[in-house]
Amino acid sequence: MAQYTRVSGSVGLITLQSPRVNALSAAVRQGIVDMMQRALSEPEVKSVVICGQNGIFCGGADIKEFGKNMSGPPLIPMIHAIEAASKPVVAAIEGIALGGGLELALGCHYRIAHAKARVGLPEVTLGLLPAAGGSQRLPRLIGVPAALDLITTGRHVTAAEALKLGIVDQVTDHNTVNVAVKFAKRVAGQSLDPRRISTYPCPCPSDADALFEKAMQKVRRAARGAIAPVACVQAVRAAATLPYNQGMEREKELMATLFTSGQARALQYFFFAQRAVGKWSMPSGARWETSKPRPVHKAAVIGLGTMGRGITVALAQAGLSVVAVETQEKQLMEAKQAISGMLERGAKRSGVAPALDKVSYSHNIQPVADVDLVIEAVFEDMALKKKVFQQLSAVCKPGTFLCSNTSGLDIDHLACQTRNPELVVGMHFFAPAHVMKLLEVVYGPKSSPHAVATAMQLGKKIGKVSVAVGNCRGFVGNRMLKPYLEQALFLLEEGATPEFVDQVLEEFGFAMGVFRVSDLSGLDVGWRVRMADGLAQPDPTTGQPVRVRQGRRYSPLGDLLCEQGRFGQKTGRGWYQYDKPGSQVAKPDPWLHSFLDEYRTRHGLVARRIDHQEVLERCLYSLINEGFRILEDGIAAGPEDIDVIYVFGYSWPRHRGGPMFYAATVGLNKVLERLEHYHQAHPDVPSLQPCRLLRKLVAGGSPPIHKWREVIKKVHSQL
Ligand SMILES: C[C@H](O)[C@H](C)C(=O)SCCNC(=O)CCNC(=O)[C@H](O)C(C)(C)COP(=O)([O-])OP(=O)([O-])OC[C@H]1O[C@@H](n2cnc3c(N)ncnc32)[C@H](O)[C@@H]1OP(=O)([O-])[O-]
Repeated sequence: MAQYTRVSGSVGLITLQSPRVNALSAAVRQGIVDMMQRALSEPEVKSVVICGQNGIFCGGADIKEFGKNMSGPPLIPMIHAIEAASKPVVAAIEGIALGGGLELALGCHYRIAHAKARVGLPEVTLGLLPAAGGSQRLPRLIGVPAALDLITTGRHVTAAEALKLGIVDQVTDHNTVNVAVKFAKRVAGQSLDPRRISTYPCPCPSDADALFEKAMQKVRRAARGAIAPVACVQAVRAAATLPYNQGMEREKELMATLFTSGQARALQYFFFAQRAVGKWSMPSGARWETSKPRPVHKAAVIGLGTMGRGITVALAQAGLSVVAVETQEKQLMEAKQAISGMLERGAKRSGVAPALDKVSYSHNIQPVADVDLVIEAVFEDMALKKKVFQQLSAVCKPGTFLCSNTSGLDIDHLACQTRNPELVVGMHFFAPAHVMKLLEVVYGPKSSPHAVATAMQLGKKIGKVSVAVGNCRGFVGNRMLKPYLEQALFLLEEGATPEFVDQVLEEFGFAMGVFRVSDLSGLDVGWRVRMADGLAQPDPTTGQPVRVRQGRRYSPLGDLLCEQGRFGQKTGRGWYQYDKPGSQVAKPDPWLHSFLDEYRTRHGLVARRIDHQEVLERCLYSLINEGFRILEDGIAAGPEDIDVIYVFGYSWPRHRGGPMFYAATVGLNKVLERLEHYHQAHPDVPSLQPCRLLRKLVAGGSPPIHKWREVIKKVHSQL
C-alpha cells in the first residue's frame, strides 16, 4: 500500500506502507503506480516526494513473494515511469534503502538521506542481482569500480559514504521528509534531463577488460561455487559496454538464470532461517515472546585462554563492563596485553576509540560478586569447571546468570554445582570468539526461560547469531561433526587420501576440508577428549590400536598421529606437512601416505578407489542423519536452527542453505536410500543407520522443509 498526501501546497507526498520494512510487495507497487499517476495528474502538484512509513524507506522487493506467481505492476516499468516523469521526484531515505528500495530511489531524480540511513544492493546475498535497473544505473551514477564493489559484496553503506560516492545528493540530521519537501519545492520546474540516470554514459576506466577480469577472479575465489557474484560482474560489465536498453536486457537474462537456481532458493531459505532462530522455543513450551530477558550491564569472564580473551573483547566492544579473571599471574599479564591489542586493532578498523577502560583484570574471583552474568571459559575439564561453578555460586550476588563456554560438556552437571541451577546455561562461542558470528545458547533441564532469553539477547547485543539448543554431548554442532569426522577417517582406512577428501569437500563449497580444519584447530584437542573418554588407549592385551569399540567401528588414525606429536599446524606436521610450526600452507606429506599404506597392511585393509560421490555422501549424509536424530531428540527445535549453526559455525556453504536444507534439495528418499546402502556395507557404523524421523518424513512423502516442524511436533507428542 502507499498513501498520498499533498503537502506544502504543491508537493505530492507518497508514503510506502508495508510493515516492517515497506518491502515492494504487489500492493505497494500498485500503490506507487496509482499515487504517481495522481501526483502527475494534479496540476497544483509541481513535484513529488517518496518516503516510507515508520522511518524506513524500503527493504527492497518482497522476498516472501519470490517463488510465488508474481502479480501487480512489475518493478522495472514502474521505476522507468518515475524517472521519465515530467515533475521532479525526490526520494526521502530514512533507515534503509536496500535492493529494489535503492533501485526505486535511483529512478527518482534526487535522493536525500538521513545521516543514520544505510543504502545498498544486497541481492547477491540472496543469490540474485539488482534486477530493477540497479546493475545499469548505479555504475552510470558512481562509476564501475565502486558499483562493482557494492553489487558483488552486497554491503550496506552509510549515508556519509553514499554522499561521497554520489549515490545521494544530500544528507541531513533533521526530519528527512521535511527537508525533501523543501528541496522538491526548490527544484520544481527545473529541467530533469540531467537527472535521468539511465541516460548517463557509463564512465568506463580505460583498462576495463583488465578490471573486469580481476573482479571476476576475485569473486570466483571468494564465491566457493556461488554463481550470483559472477553474474553480478557480468551485469555491471554490460553497463560498461552496452547501451542502457541492451544492458537492461542482459540484466534480465542473468537474473532469469539466478532466480530459479537452487542457490537462490537456498539463500532465501537461509535469510528467513536466520530470522527464525531468534524466535526460539524450549521443549517445556517456553518461548521467546513470553520469556523476558534480564538486563546485563556488567559481565565477567573466568579463564583468559584463547576463548576467554575473545569473549572478553566481544563483550567490551559491545559496551559492557567486563571483569576478566585469570588465576595464573603470567597468563593474566599475557592476556591483558592480547586483549588490549585486539581491542585497539578492532577499534582502528571501525574508526572508534578502543574500549580499553571497559575491562578490569583480576587474578581472583572476588570482584565478580556484583556482575549480572558470568561466562566461564576455563580449560575443557569437567572437574575444573565444577569447582569454578561452586566458587561462582558462593561469590556471586543472587540472580547472577552463570554461563559456560564448554564446547560439549554436560551443562546440567555444572548447574548442579550451584545454589540456583535455573540460572545456568551454556554460551558456546566459536574460535575466534570476537570474530565468529555463531553462539550456541544451551539450556539444561533446569535452565529457566529467563536465563535463555538473557543469553540470547546478550548474544544479539554482541553481534552474534544466537541459536537456542538443548543439552546433550556436543550440543548440535559438535554432535553432528562426530560422524562427519568418523567417516573421513574410515575413508582414509579404505584407500582415500586427506588431499582427496578435502578437495571434494572444498569443491562442495566448504572453506576448508575436514583434514585441513583438523590441522588448523589442532589434532590434540580431540585426542585429549578421546583420552579422557578412554577411547584412545591401545588394546591392553595386544597393545595394538583398537579398531572396534563396544561393537562399533573406531579409527585410531588420529590418535596414532598424536602419539607421534603430529598435532597439525602448531607442530608443522599433521594430516599435511607445513614449512614450519605455525605456518598455514598445507602440503601433501609423503610420510603420511606411506604411514596409511603400512596401517592398512597391518590391519589387513585393502585400499580401493573411492570417488567424489562416496566421499560427499558418507561425510555429509552421516552428518545430516545426526541432524535428524537431534531434531527427533528435541535438542534443536527445527531444521533452521541446525542450518544456521552449520553455516555460521562450521563454514557450511551458505549457497547450499545448510545440511538440512541440502538434504531436502537432494531429496530425503535419496538420502535415506544412500544411508541404507552405506549402512549395509558398514553395519558396525551406527551413525549410518537412518534415523526414525528421516524414515517418517520419507514415508510421509518428503514434505517441504518448512513443514518439518509439524512432523517433529507429532513425533514428540507420540513419544
Ligand atoms: C528487484 C530487486 O533487485 C531484488 C530482487 C531485491 O530487492 S531482493 C531484496 C533485497 N533486500 C534485501 O536483501 C534486504 C533484506 N532485509 C534485511 O537485510 C533486513 O531485514 C533489514 C532490512 C536490514 C532489517 O533488518 P532488522 O534486523 O532490523 O529486521 P529483520 O528481522 O531482518 O526484518 C524485519 C522483518 O522484515 C522482514 N523483511 C525484511 N526484509 C524483507 C524483504 N525484502 N522482503 C520481505 N520481508 C522482509 C523480515 O523477514 C522480518 O520479518 P519477521 O521476522 O518480523 O516476520
